[in-house]
Amino acid sequence: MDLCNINDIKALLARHGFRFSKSMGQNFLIEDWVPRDIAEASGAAPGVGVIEVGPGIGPLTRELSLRADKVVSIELDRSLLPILAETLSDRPNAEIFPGDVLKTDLPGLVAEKLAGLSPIACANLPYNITTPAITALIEAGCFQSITVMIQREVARRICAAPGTGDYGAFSVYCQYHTKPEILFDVPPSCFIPAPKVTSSVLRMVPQTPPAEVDDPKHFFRVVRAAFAQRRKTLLNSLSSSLGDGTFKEAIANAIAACGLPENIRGERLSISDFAALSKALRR
Ligand SMILES: C[S@@+](CC[C@H](N)C(=O)[O-])C[C@H]1O[C@@H](n2cnc3c(N)ncnc32)[C@H](O)[C@@H]1O
Repeated sequence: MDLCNINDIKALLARHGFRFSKSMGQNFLIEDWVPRDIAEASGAAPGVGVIEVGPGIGPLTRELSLRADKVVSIELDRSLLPILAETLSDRPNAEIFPGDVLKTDLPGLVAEKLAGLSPIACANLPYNITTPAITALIEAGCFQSITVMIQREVARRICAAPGTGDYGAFSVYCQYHTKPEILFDVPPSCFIPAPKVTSSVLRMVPQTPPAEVDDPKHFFRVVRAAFAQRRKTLLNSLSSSLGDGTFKEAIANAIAACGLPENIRGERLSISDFAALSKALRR
């Protein structure tokens, strides 16, 4: 069967009595160029092992398994398991791992299943867990690249530059740990059921952080507090949201010590500015 042919998919799903779950973000691909181009962009190749999140009925799994040595696909919905057993029966290098990506020990899974291979992550992510899933893939700290299809707005936020409306705490988090890049867009018509929004394929390549940070926990606390009240100045947002007892005067001094204007807003700060500010605030 053709895993991206709408009639074949409908017949397959009906035969298994499958019902789409909104809460599991199930929008399946129905255009064969999409899984092909995502697999191609992901870097799946001989010597590479892939962790996929949410195989659905397996179109991306198949394309990845045609390129990489091994694919391990984490799927939460157990009603998809018999379907995947059928659609991937001719792909012995594709293994389904039933479970929740947010509760999976990803470094452990990579060590156990992809030993000796270069690990990458790839997924058409369920919309409802975009941020925690990307965070989990980054925190795993074991992937050479992370290629995900997500809502276009979120992809733009992840890649946003300082001073733009899209720039926020999650942009800083992703750009601190990785080099993110939007590769191409995918319209709603490529999915069943069709989502309301356009998707983008985003590749993130983990990197050494672009600025030196002694205490990453404190750094990200400062970043979150700076964006907590976007309409306020950095000084006011930090003084009402930092919540660690730092006095307003000490915050004003730290901002001045970094050479930043006193009325600057958090959204104008680069990662290096945040690194300098969090250092100054700890003094
Ligand atoms: C957007 S669909 C993508 C399906 C398929 N890869 C495709 O492109 O057609 C998301 C998939 O993730 C699965 N899923 C949802 N939440 C999950 C979770 N927490 N852990 C693992 N898989 C999950 C859904 O059941 C579904 O199969």
